[in-house]
Amino acid sequence: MAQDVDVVVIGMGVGGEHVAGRLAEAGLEVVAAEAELVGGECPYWACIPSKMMIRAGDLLAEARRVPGMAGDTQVAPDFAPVADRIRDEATSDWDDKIAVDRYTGKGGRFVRGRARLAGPGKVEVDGQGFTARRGVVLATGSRPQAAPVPGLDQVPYWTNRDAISATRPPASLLVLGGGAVGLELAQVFTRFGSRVTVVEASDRLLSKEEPEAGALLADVLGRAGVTVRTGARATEARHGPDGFALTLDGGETLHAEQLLMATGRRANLSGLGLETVGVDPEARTLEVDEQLRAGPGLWGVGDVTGRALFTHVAMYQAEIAARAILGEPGPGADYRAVPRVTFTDPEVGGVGMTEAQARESGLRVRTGTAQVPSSSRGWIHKTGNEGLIKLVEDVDRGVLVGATSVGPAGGEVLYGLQVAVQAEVPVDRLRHMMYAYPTFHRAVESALADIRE
Ligand SMILES: Cc1cc2nc3c(=O)[nH]c(=O)nc-3n(C[C@H](O)[C@H](O)[C@H](O)COP(=O)(O)OP(=O)(O)OC[C@H]3O[C@@H](n4cnc5c(N)ncnc54)[C@H](O)[C@@H]3O)c2cc1C
Ligand SMILES: NC(=O)c1ccc[n+]([C@@H]2O[C@H](COP(=O)([O-])OP(=O)(O)OC[C@H]3O[C@@H](n4cnc5c(N)ncnc54)[C@H](O)[C@@H]3O)[C@@H](O)[C@H]2O)c1
Repeated sequence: MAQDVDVVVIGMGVGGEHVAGRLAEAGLEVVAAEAELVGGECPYWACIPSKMMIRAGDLLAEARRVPGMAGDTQVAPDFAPVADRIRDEATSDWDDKIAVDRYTGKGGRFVRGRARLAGPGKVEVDGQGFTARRGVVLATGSRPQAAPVPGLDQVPYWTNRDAISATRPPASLLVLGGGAVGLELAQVFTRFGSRVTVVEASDRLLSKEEPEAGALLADVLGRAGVTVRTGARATEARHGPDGFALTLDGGETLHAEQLLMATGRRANLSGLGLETVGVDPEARTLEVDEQLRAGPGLWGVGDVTGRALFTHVAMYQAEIAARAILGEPGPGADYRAVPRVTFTDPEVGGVGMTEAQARESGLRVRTGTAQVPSSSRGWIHKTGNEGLIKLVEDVDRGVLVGATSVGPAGGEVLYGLQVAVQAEVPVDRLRHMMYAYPTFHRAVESALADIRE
């Protein structure tokens, strides 16, 4: 017999965990179901361990920059401390006891298992039935989307999960996809000694960001020894005793010990019983309104909504959904200033629209750019100073609608630009304020001065 509760949360990644915890703390009777690990992708196979790898790779790169600047160094990379740190500190050997306890400590009830909708307000988890009085929250996240390359489904390629749990760098690595996953990991493994080739189908890296950012990164990675193949389509994938072989449309075949699939992600919606609640079971993403409602008594948060696949977006949406379920007033979701940071070196930060997106949306646009190496701080920094600021202005309103910040602290510099876009600070006012000398963010002042048609 089904048990009556207030809310059932399906999927306990960062999005689900936030809604479930918040509602349980508010005194609701919450059941949360998770098929794998509470915390989801971010703490076990994504944000946190990848940034631990990046921290280690950045240390190696900085040490290699010492000659000519501060003495001499000999760098002997060792991946073992990185793998150990991910196993012991980040993931507790991929055990979620701490996360489960954190949630149940807030008063929620936890069920391990794969959940399925069985009608409005009804959820089944491995034979247990629940009826939710207030609603059901879908927070089932996303999974890697394999590229449609013949032969790929027959070969044991790596996804982000394999790359993150690797205990040694492969001698050579083919990375399919030059987006955030592909480039962050390509740079890390290069710094630990792997010979890396990135194969990207579009004509540039980081195709969601400004072209200048992708071009700069292609240059930096190329100088570090990464082979970057943009505008390249793989036509066949094979695997044998010598490793992987990937044939490109020009007929060339690339070989490597490992192949990392980094061609995007797909929302986890199949097998969820969406048809029982009137939602198209074939949908690629879950459509939600600004209060994250997907239907009567049904909410969706995080990657499953397909809005922007970031932890901060999942948590932002989760807070709004929790408020809506509790009947608390508050603004709906606003995606005008979604910040994005790719944690390569240099970091690539972006917020709002790119120039192309702004023009496509019909705005009259002006842009301004500044090169970080030409700024005082960039010049002082010298080695490793690659970067740029690019601003996109809506001329009619005199406000920024998008900005890019590439540089040694590109993700941190982005914050001021995000405030400017979100709060619609007039460009004229941004021009007449002070920028601390000699910071990296002072290049924003030069980019503002450069704004023109
Ligand atoms: C390599 C990598 C690095 C990244 N780095 C960053 C970063 O630095 N910063 C950033 O903001 N974002 C980053 N991201 C993106 C970030 O990881 C995701 O946006 C975030 O994890 C989404 O959270 P979520 O709760 O929506 O989904 P998920 O984390 O995917 O969690 C969904 C959960 O639902 C469970 N589930 C699915 N179906 C069911 C079911 N039927 N029943 C029960 N449970 C179910 C899954 O097991 C999973 O645990 C990165 C992603 C990758 C792949
Ligand atoms: N630092 C971060 O915040 C961070 C880091 C990693 C991932 N993420 C999130 O995870 C999501 C998934 O990352 P991702 O890098 O897998 O996806 P992505 O969509 O960012 O990039 C995928 C890339 O693969 C390319 N591609 C697609 N099909 C291809 C093919 N057949 N051959 C070659 N290239 C192909 C695309 O053109 C694109 O450039 C991102 O959208 C991002 O939101 C965030």
